[in-house]
Amino acid sequence: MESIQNNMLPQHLQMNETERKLLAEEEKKYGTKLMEMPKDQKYGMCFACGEENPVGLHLHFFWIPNGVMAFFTPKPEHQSYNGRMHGGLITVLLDEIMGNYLFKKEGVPAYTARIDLRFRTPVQIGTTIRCEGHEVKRKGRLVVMEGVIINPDGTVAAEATSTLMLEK
Ligand SMILES: CCCCCCCC(=O)SCCNC(=O)CCNC(=O)[C@H](O)C(C)(C)COP(=O)(O)OP(=O)(O)OC[C@H]1O[C@@H](n2cnc3c(N)ncnc32)[C@H](O)[C@@H]1OP(=O)(O)O
Repeated sequence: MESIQNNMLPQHLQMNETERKLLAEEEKKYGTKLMEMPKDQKYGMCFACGEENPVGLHLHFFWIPNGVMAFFTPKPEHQSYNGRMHGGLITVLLDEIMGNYLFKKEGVPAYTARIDLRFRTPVQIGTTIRCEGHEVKRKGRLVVMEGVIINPDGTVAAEATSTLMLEK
């Protein structure tokens, strides 16, 4: 279940150099090494995080204080209008960062029941964006989460609030 080190992974599953550099900067900011969330082989075909999905996004998630963080660098095949990342895929990033966080934190799948999202500024293909998520509140098995995507210049690309239902 535990992820293996980035440089031990096949090339297509590795974080790129920019993502590793940005992760190191975040670790410096937090003053600690950020632990990667383990991958669950049972969900290896997950479009966002699965290592077995040939067309997946192959995201890596890191625990941050009270939340989760990931980096993503959209490729040409992830665009909508010229040079701009597809909004549906931005939604995938936000849905996943909130859902996967809860799944790993609680140890049971968390199903997105609702997601409200605002696209604020475009994400350019080839730039590395930072995605973060944290829990806002919960009532029983219903959990409200917030997620945000930040462009390299610090502007908010998109933000979302979602309601997820934890499996019984
Ligand atoms: C490693 C992989 C990580 C993946 C992370 C990504 C997460 C995902 O994308 S999951 C996939 C997408 N989401 C789905 O497929 C979910 C589809 N929907 C469902 O399965 C169901 O509707 C589910 C599980 C959310 C809720 O079903 P169920 O348990 O029957 O609850 P339900 O009877 O509808 O609701 C119970 C109560 O919960 C509350 N509730 C349910 N949905 C909501 C909501 N969206 N907002 C607020 N309250 C809600 C209400 O109080 C409701 O009571 P009432 O019906 O009286 O209003």
